[in-house]
Amino acid sequence: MLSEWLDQALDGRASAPREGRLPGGRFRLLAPGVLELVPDVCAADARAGVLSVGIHGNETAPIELLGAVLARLEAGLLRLGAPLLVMLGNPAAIRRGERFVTTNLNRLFRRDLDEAGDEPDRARALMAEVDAFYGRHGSLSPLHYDLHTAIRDSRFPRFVVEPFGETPTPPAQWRWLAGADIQAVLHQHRHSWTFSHYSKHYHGAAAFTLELGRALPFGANDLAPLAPMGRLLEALVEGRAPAGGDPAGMAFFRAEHELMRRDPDFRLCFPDDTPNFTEFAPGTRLAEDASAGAFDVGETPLSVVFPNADVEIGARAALLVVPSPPPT
Ligand SMILES: O=C(O)CCC(=O)N[C@@H](CCC(=O)O)C(=O)O
Ligand SMILES: [Zn+2]
Repeated sequence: MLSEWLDQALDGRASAPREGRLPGGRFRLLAPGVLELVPDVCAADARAGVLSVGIHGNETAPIELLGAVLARLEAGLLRLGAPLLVMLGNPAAIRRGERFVTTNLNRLFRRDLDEAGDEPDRARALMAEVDAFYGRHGSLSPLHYDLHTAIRDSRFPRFVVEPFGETPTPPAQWRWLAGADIQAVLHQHRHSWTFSHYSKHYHGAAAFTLELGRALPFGANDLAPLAPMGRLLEALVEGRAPAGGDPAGMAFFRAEHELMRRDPDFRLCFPDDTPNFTEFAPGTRLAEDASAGAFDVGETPLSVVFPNADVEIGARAALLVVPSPPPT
């Protein structure tokens, strides 16, 4: 039943039951690709957790990982102990195996969004579901893991982006993420209007964008390196504290600058296959843009994350980051 939910959301069928029982609770299908799991009783460490996957349609490993966790719950190998909102971000893009259909959904999560179109409509629907979910479970700490994979290789294949926001991240999160074999953390330096930023900015949630390896088609993913992350998701389902790790084992960075594409002729001055977190020395030319001019590294070396010269005009073409002290 639950496992049917993913297939149903992807092929547009409406045949799967809209609600039903699960070990320890029940599920409710709230909207296409939006499922709430409601426990009979909350366990001691329950959070009100939002788990989103497929915000970018070509990022399939998190969909497979979450599908496996739901299958274990349905099979009785796990017992529901916390409310969870499970969201399949952009079903139309997932069906096409593309990052997005018309525009990048992960830049649209703001309450004053007034654009028209399929992705803006989807962003509004997802925001409304998140608002209602946190409202229903206001006595529990809000949490949001938005699971992605990256276009390029990375010096740290598994890393998280901590969105900018007023609410400090609870220290336990660093232990949880280290225990899930996350290798690096990147603190955003300004509002980014991503889905994880939405939950942090408007709801004070502990929220992250998690990058879990490289973006590959369904069936081509090696889920073995994601087993510790799978165990963290299972702990969230059961409402228990997961096995923690030592945050000192993770590398910490903060964003220093965003390279924006201002012109159709924008180009990055390094090879397309440059891995995330590659460091460039002072004086290196990183980008040329007919409108904004060239960007050269200043006195401090900068590492590049998410380089993509092919983004829409006005969008971020790379994050430039520097090492930062671990949180205290
Ligand atoms: O590999 C890439 O270039 C993109 C991977 C990706 O989709 N990353 C997210 C990060 C969101 C954030 O900054 O929190 C995105 O670009 O939306
Ligand atoms: Zn993504």
